[in-house]
Amino acid sequence: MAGFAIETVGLAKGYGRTQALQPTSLSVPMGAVFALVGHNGAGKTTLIKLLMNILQPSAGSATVLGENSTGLTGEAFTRIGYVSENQELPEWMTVRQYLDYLQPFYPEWDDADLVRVLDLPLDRKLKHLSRGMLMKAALASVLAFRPSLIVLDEPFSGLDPLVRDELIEALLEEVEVDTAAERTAPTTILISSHDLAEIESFATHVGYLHQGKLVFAEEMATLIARFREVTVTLGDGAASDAAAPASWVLLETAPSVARFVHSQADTEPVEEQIAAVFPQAVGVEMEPMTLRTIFLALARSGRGPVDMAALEERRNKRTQKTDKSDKADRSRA
Ligand SMILES: Nc1ncnc2c1ncn2[C@@H]1O[C@H](COP(=O)(O)OP(=O)(O)OP(=O)(O)O)[C@@H](O)[C@H]1O
Repeated sequence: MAGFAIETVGLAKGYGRTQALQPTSLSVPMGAVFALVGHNGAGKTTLIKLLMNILQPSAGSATVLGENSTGLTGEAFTRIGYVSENQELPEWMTVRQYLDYLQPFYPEWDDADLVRVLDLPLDRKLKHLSRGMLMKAALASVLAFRPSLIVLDEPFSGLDPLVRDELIEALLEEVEVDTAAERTAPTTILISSHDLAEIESFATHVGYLHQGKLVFAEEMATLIARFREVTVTLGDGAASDAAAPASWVLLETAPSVARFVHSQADTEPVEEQIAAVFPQAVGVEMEPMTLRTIFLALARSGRGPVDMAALEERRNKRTQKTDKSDKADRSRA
């Protein structure tokens, strides 16, 4: 079904002088798995709390499943499953008691498969569960009522890879069941996370928040298609005065090689651009990038914070490579 599960227009939140979320206009399509990423303090939790009517906006508005976020009440939350990292649960209850307590509120409740798939210890009290188990119980408690919208704030932080995979599998099963049953309103997932590798493996859309500003929001496939790491091998001819296109990021040139990140490689004529800027080019290599390396490039190009350790590692690799190719050049000369 066409349409948006979430739409915000100029949605903003300030705390005193801290602008936690700058005016943000965002659309999350129905059926999307939309990942909200960004460093600590970027505004992810603030945005999610505004959408869940836990915080009131300083400006702008949001529509969630067709309702204004500030009007979301109990009835709307039978269609929205929200799990946050620091959620308070009735910890004196066992897992079974907790699920049984929730069931009467939701007509479509069914936890049998989830309890099995997530291997939940039904007789254990919530207060005796490990962090991973608690997260699994919280996830089961929202998946069981088949919500139209699932909102997860940092569900993976501090979990071991095995538990993460189980959580993702349970989530994806929810989306796949929907696709198979061709529900008119498929489940939409909004998830905030720091874990770029994990997010890349299953999100359909990604939104990048940096210091309260939404830098971009787009389909994962488009983002991955438009970024390429380009290496141009340079021959002996004369250099050109042509300026590099604006879509080239982090251009570095050495006598025998030039490197840059192309941010529009799927739509611009890359080879023609290279021929204009580097008429002495004798070879071009274009490598796809991971979500992590794309973010690193954006950070280094001044559009976000810099991950110094990773930067150093890349610099070292580059220096080694350049040294090798310079040596090869010298031995050929
Ligand atoms: N209650 C509050 N009072 C004042 N400032 C706040 C409050 N809550 C959040 N902030 C500030 O708003 C900004 C955004 O915080 P937020 O928790 O939304 O970021 P985040 O992206 O979720 O971070 P993290 O990844 O660390 O959870 C930060 O600068 C934070 O210090």
